[in-house]
Amino acid sequence: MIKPTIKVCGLTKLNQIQELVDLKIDFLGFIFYEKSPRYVLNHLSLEQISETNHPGKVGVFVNEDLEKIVEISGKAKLNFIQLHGDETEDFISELRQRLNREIKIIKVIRIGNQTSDELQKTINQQPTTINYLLFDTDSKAFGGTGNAFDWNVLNDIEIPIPYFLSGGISLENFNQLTTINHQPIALDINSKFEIEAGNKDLEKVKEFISLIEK
Ligand SMILES: O=C(O)c1ccccc1NCC(=O)[C@H](O)[C@H](O)COP(=O)(O)O
Repeated sequence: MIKPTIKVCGLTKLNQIQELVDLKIDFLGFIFYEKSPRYVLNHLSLEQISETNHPGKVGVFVNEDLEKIVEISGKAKLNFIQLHGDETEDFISELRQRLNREIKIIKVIRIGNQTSDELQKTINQQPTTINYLLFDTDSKAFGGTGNAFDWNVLNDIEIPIPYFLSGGISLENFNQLTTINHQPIALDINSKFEIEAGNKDLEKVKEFISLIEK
């Protein structure tokens, strides 16, 4: 398995963010979705996020107003926008035009009980302006459920661009990732590495890093 990068998502604490920066975690995920128990603006200001000096700051949005995404991305100095809802092709194209050119777009595809043909169709319909896909488990909460989907479905489809894998990744199921033919460029970890929502268990994160580096 080629060594993937790591995204730790759902950060809310400055001291933990600093420790993750020191650990050279590749992506730091901040959730800008009010209904999430990890809604970052309940804990940190946009200024505090902007002062975090890291090239992989990802803002996670769910069916958010376009102007608000543009405003937050500027004020928080985000490097990536993760669209985790049902954003349309037109919305994404307009967002691309409005965002700073340096900011990359990650489009999430939530995997539920679609057939592989349906999934392929969804992937093929994505605008060419997106930079990455991210596969997560479908749920009413949109994300952060700790549930993994059947990763074998990824072997039945063609994934045209680099992708992040998420949804219930844990220390326990990490070894099953080897069954995926087209490997993700990044593993997105979240609720399986928490003491409570938004409060990360950094010892577990360190263990995960050492597993990946083996
Ligand atoms: O984490 C959340 O609370 C969340 C809520 C709504 C939309 C997205 C959310 N998280 C985004 C992520 O990228 C998570 O890392 C991803 O859903 C996987 O989470 P988990 O299944 O807990 O590992």
